[in-house]
Amino acid sequence: MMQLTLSGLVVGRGRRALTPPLDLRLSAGEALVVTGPNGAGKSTLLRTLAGLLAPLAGAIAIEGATAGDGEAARRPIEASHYLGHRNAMKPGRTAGAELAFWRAFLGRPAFSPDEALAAVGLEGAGALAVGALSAGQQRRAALARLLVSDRPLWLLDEPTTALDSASQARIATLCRERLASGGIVIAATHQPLDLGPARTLALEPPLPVEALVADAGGWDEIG
Ligand SMILES: Nc1ncnc2c1ncn2[C@@H]1O[C@H](COP(=O)(O)OP(=O)(O)OP(=O)(O)O)[C@@H](O)[C@H]1O
Repeated sequence: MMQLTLSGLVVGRGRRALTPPLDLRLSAGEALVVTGPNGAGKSTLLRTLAGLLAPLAGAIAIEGATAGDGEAARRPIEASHYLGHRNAMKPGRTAGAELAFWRAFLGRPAFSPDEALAAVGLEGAGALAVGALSAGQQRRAALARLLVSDRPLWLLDEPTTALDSASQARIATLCRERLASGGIVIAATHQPLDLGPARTLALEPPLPVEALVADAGGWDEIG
Protein backbone atom coordinates (compact mmCIF):
# COMPACT_ATOMS: atom_id res chain seq x y z
CA MET A 1 0.00 0.00 0.00
CA MET A 2 1.31 3.42 -0.92
CA GLN A 3 2.37 5.73 1.89
CA LEU A 4 3.75 9.25 1.81
CA THR A 5 5.58 10.30 4.96
CA LEU A 6 6.74 13.76 5.95
CA SER A 7 9.21 13.67 8.83
CA GLY A 8 10.10 16.99 10.44
CA LEU A 9 9.64 18.61 7.04
CA VAL A 10 10.29 22.35 6.99
CA VAL A 11 9.67 24.17 3.71
CA GLY A 12 10.64 27.71 2.86
CA ARG A 13 12.13 30.16 0.42
CA GLY A 14 15.79 30.99 0.61
CA ARG A 15 16.62 30.43 4.28
CA ARG A 16 13.21 31.63 5.50
CA ALA A 17 11.10 28.81 6.91
CA LEU A 18 7.39 28.99 6.10
CA THR A 19 6.22 26.01 8.13
CA PRO A 20 6.96 24.46 11.49
CA PRO A 21 8.36 20.93 11.24
CA LEU A 22 5.59 18.87 9.65
CA ASP A 23 5.07 15.24 10.63
CA LEU A 24 2.41 13.56 8.58
CA ARG A 25 1.67 10.20 7.02
CA LEU A 26 -0.82 9.77 4.20
CA SER A 27 -1.87 6.33 2.99
CA ALA A 28 -3.47 5.17 -0.25
CA GLY A 29 -6.97 6.61 -0.52
CA GLU A 30 -6.28 9.64 1.69
CA ALA A 31 -6.58 13.27 0.69
CA LEU A 32 -4.99 16.33 2.26
CA VAL A 33 -6.34 19.84 1.72
CA VAL A 34 -3.77 22.58 2.40
CA THR A 35 -5.24 25.93 3.34
CA GLY A 36 -3.88 29.29 4.45
CA PRO A 37 -3.86 32.91 3.37
CA ASN A 38 -1.89 34.27 0.39
CA GLY A 39 1.82 33.85 1.02
CA ALA A 40 1.41 31.23 3.77
CA GLY A 41 3.49 28.68 1.86
CA LYS A 42 0.97 26.38 0.20
CA SER A 43 2.67 26.50 -3.21
CA THR A 44 6.07 26.22 -1.56
CA LEU A 45 4.96 23.03 0.20
CA LEU A 46 3.59 21.50 -3.01
CA ARG A 47 6.67 22.45 -4.99
CA THR A 48 8.84 20.90 -2.31
CA LEU A 49 6.81 17.69 -2.36
CA ALA A 50 7.13 17.66 -6.15
CA GLY A 51 10.90 17.88 -5.86
CA LEU A 52 11.15 21.37 -7.38
CA LEU A 53 12.46 22.97 -4.17
CA ALA A 54 14.74 21.45 -1.55
CA PRO A 55 13.38 21.09 1.99
CA LEU A 56 14.97 23.36 4.60
CA ALA A 57 14.93 20.42 7.01
CA GLY A 58 13.44 16.97 7.37
CA ALA A 59 12.56 14.34 4.83
CA ILE A 60 9.86 13.19 2.42
CA ALA A 61 9.54 9.46 1.78
CA ILE A 62 7.31 7.46 -0.50
CA GLU A 63 6.73 3.74 -0.26
CA GLY A 64 4.70 1.30 -2.31
CA ALA A 65 4.29 3.51 -5.39
CA THR A 66 5.21 2.64 -8.96
CA ALA A 67 7.28 5.14 -10.94
CA GLY A 68 6.80 6.06 -14.59
CA ASP A 69 9.36 3.44 -15.64
CA GLY A 70 7.51 0.67 -13.81
CA GLU A 71 10.07 0.42 -10.99
CA ALA A 72 9.34 1.28 -7.35
CA ALA A 73 9.39 5.06 -6.88
CA ARG A 74 12.21 6.29 -4.66
CA ARG A 75 11.08 9.91 -4.59
CA PRO A 76 7.55 11.38 -4.78
CA ILE A 77 8.29 13.14 -8.07
CA GLU A 78 8.66 9.75 -9.78
CA ALA A 79 5.08 8.80 -8.91
CA SER A 80 3.35 12.16 -8.93
CA HIS A 81 1.49 14.55 -11.14
CA TYR A 82 2.26 18.14 -10.18
CA LEU A 83 -0.18 20.78 -11.37
CA GLY A 84 1.08 24.24 -10.52
CA HIS A 85 -0.48 27.67 -10.90
CA ARG A 86 0.68 27.69 -14.48
CA ASN A 87 -0.71 25.14 -16.86
CA ALA A 88 2.53 23.94 -18.48
CA MET A 89 0.81 23.68 -21.86
CA LYS A 90 2.36 25.56 -24.79
CA PRO A 91 -0.21 28.01 -26.18
CA GLY A 92 0.91 27.56 -29.80
CA ARG A 93 0.51 23.78 -29.80
CA THR A 94 -2.72 21.83 -29.91
CA ALA A 95 -4.21 20.42 -26.72
CA GLY A 96 -3.96 16.94 -28.23
CA ALA A 97 -0.26 17.33 -29.05
CA GLU A 98 0.53 18.68 -25.59
CA LEU A 99 -1.28 15.82 -23.87
CA ALA A 100 0.44 13.30 -26.18
CA PHE A 101 3.77 14.81 -25.14
CA TRP A 102 2.99 14.50 -21.44
CA ARG A 103 1.65 10.96 -21.94
CA ALA A 104 4.95 9.85 -23.49
CA PHE A 105 7.11 11.88 -21.10
CA LEU A 106 5.46 10.76 -17.86
CA GLY A 107 5.22 7.03 -18.70
CA ARG A 108 2.58 4.48 -17.70
CA PRO A 109 0.12 5.75 -20.33
CA ALA A 110 -3.53 5.70 -19.31
CA PHE A 111 -6.26 7.63 -21.18
CA SER A 112 -5.61 8.79 -24.75
CA PRO A 113 -5.49 12.57 -25.20
CA ASP A 114 -9.01 12.52 -26.69
CA GLU A 115 -10.38 10.42 -23.82
CA ALA A 116 -8.74 12.67 -21.23
CA LEU A 117 -10.14 15.80 -22.89
CA ALA A 118 -13.61 14.23 -22.95
CA ALA A 119 -13.30 13.43 -19.23
CA VAL A 120 -12.83 17.14 -18.48
CA GLY A 121 -15.66 18.18 -20.78
CA LEU A 122 -13.51 19.19 -23.75
CA GLU A 123 -14.69 16.63 -26.30
CA GLY A 124 -13.16 17.26 -29.70
CA ALA A 125 -10.81 20.00 -28.49
CA GLY A 126 -7.68 18.00 -29.30
CA ALA A 127 -7.14 19.81 -32.61
CA LEU A 128 -7.42 23.29 -31.09
CA ALA A 129 -4.41 25.38 -30.09
CA VAL A 130 -4.17 25.67 -26.30
CA GLY A 131 -3.97 29.45 -26.70
CA ALA A 132 -7.32 29.47 -28.49
CA LEU A 133 -9.07 28.04 -25.41
CA SER A 134 -10.60 30.18 -22.68
CA ALA A 135 -8.84 30.43 -19.30
CA GLY A 136 -11.11 27.82 -17.74
CA GLN A 137 -10.81 25.54 -20.78
CA GLN A 138 -7.01 25.82 -20.61
CA ARG A 139 -7.13 24.84 -16.94
CA ARG A 140 -9.31 21.86 -17.83
CA ALA A 141 -6.86 20.81 -20.57
CA ALA A 142 -4.06 21.00 -17.99
CA LEU A 143 -6.14 18.88 -15.61
CA ALA A 144 -6.59 16.33 -18.41
CA ARG A 145 -2.86 15.69 -18.01
CA LEU A 146 -3.69 13.89 -14.75
CA LEU A 147 -5.47 11.24 -16.77
CA VAL A 148 -3.04 10.52 -19.62
CA SER A 149 -0.47 8.89 -17.34
CA ASP A 150 -1.16 6.61 -14.39
CA ARG A 151 0.51 8.37 -11.48
CA PRO A 152 -0.86 7.66 -8.00
CA LEU A 153 0.14 10.87 -6.19
CA TRP A 154 -1.58 14.08 -7.32
CA LEU A 155 -0.13 17.40 -6.13
CA LEU A 156 -2.59 20.09 -7.13
CA ASP A 157 -2.05 23.82 -6.62
CA GLU A 158 -5.35 25.69 -6.87
CA PRO A 159 -6.69 23.12 -9.34
CA THR A 160 -10.07 24.80 -9.75
CA THR A 161 -8.82 28.31 -10.59
CA ALA A 162 -10.96 29.76 -13.41
CA LEU A 163 -13.32 26.77 -13.43
CA ASP A 164 -17.09 27.12 -13.50
CA SER A 165 -19.05 25.22 -10.88
CA ALA A 166 -19.83 22.23 -13.13
CA SER A 167 -16.14 21.86 -13.95
CA GLN A 168 -15.18 22.19 -10.28
CA ALA A 169 -17.53 19.33 -9.48
CA ARG A 170 -16.12 17.25 -12.33
CA ILE A 171 -12.55 17.72 -11.09
CA ALA A 172 -13.57 16.81 -7.54
CA THR A 173 -15.09 13.61 -8.94
CA LEU A 174 -11.87 12.77 -10.79
CA CYS A 175 -9.94 13.28 -7.56
CA ARG A 176 -12.30 11.04 -5.60
CA GLU A 177 -11.95 8.35 -8.30
CA ARG A 178 -8.15 8.57 -8.00
CA LEU A 179 -8.47 8.19 -4.23
CA ALA A 180 -10.82 5.22 -4.62
CA SER A 181 -8.26 3.50 -6.85
CA GLY A 182 -5.54 3.80 -4.21
CA GLY A 183 -4.13 7.24 -4.95
CA ILE A 184 -3.20 10.11 -2.68
CA VAL A 185 -4.35 13.65 -3.50
CA ILE A 186 -2.84 16.77 -1.92
CA ALA A 187 -4.57 19.99 -2.97
CA ALA A 188 -3.88 23.58 -2.00
CA THR A 189 -7.01 25.59 -2.42
CA HIS A 190 -8.91 28.70 -1.38
CA GLN A 191 -12.14 27.29 -2.77
CA PRO A 192 -13.98 24.35 -1.23
CA LEU A 193 -13.15 21.16 -3.12
CA ASP A 194 -15.23 18.13 -2.26
CA LEU A 195 -12.65 15.38 -1.93
CA GLY A 196 -14.73 13.40 0.56
CA PRO A 197 -13.34 12.91 4.08
CA ALA A 198 -10.07 14.81 3.55
CA ARG A 199 -7.52 15.74 6.20
CA THR A 200 -6.56 19.39 6.40
CA LEU A 201 -3.34 21.29 6.99
CA ALA A 202 -3.88 24.97 7.78
CA LEU A 203 -0.74 27.03 7.26
CA GLU A 204 -0.29 30.16 9.36
CA PRO A 205 -0.49 33.70 8.00
CA PRO A 206 2.81 34.84 6.49
CA LEU A 207 5.10 37.67 7.51
CA PRO A 208 3.80 41.12 6.63
CA VAL A 209 5.06 42.45 3.30
CA GLU A 210 7.31 45.04 5.02
CA ALA A 211 9.18 42.21 6.73
CA LEU A 212 9.59 40.44 3.41
CA VAL A 213 11.09 43.58 1.87
CA ALA A 214 13.57 43.89 4.76
CA ASP A 215 14.37 40.20 4.43
CA ALA A 216 14.67 40.17 0.63
CA GLY A 217 17.81 38.42 -0.45
CA GLY A 218 16.63 38.04 -4.04
CA TRP A 219 14.61 35.34 -5.69
CA ASP A 220 15.66 31.80 -4.97
CA GLU A 221 14.08 30.75 -8.26
CA ILE A 222 11.21 31.96 -10.34
CA GLY A 223 7.89 30.23 -9.90
N1 LIG B 1 10.50 32.57 -6.18
C1 LIG B 1 10.48 33.01 -4.93
N2 LIG B 1 11.59 33.44 -4.32
C2 LIG B 1 11.58 33.89 -3.04
N3 LIG B 1 10.46 33.92 -2.28
C3 LIG B 1 9.32 33.50 -2.85
C4 LIG B 1 9.26 33.03 -4.19
N4 LIG B 1 7.96 32.68 -4.46
C5 LIG B 1 7.26 32.93 -3.35
N5 LIG B 1 8.06 33.42 -2.38
C6 LIG B 1 7.66 33.80 -1.03
O1 LIG B 1 7.32 32.63 -0.31
C7 LIG B 1 6.18 32.87 0.54
C8 LIG B 1 5.16 31.80 0.31
O2 LIG B 1 4.68 31.86 -1.00
P1 LIG B 1 3.72 30.73 -1.58
O3 LIG B 1 3.60 31.00 -3.05
O4 LIG B 1 4.21 29.39 -1.15
O5 LIG B 1 2.35 31.06 -0.81
P2 LIG B 1 0.88 30.49 -1.05
O6 LIG B 1 0.35 30.10 0.29
O7 LIG B 1 0.87 29.46 -2.11
O8 LIG B 1 0.12 31.82 -1.54
P3 LIG B 1 -1.13 32.04 -2.55
O9 LIG B 1 -2.38 31.74 -1.76
O10 LIG B 1 -1.02 33.49 -2.86
O11 LIG B 1 -0.93 31.17 -3.76
C9 LIG B 1 5.70 34.29 0.21
O12 LIG B 1 6.10 35.12 1.27
C10 LIG B 1 6.40 34.66 -1.06
O13 LIG B 1 6.76 36.02 -1.07
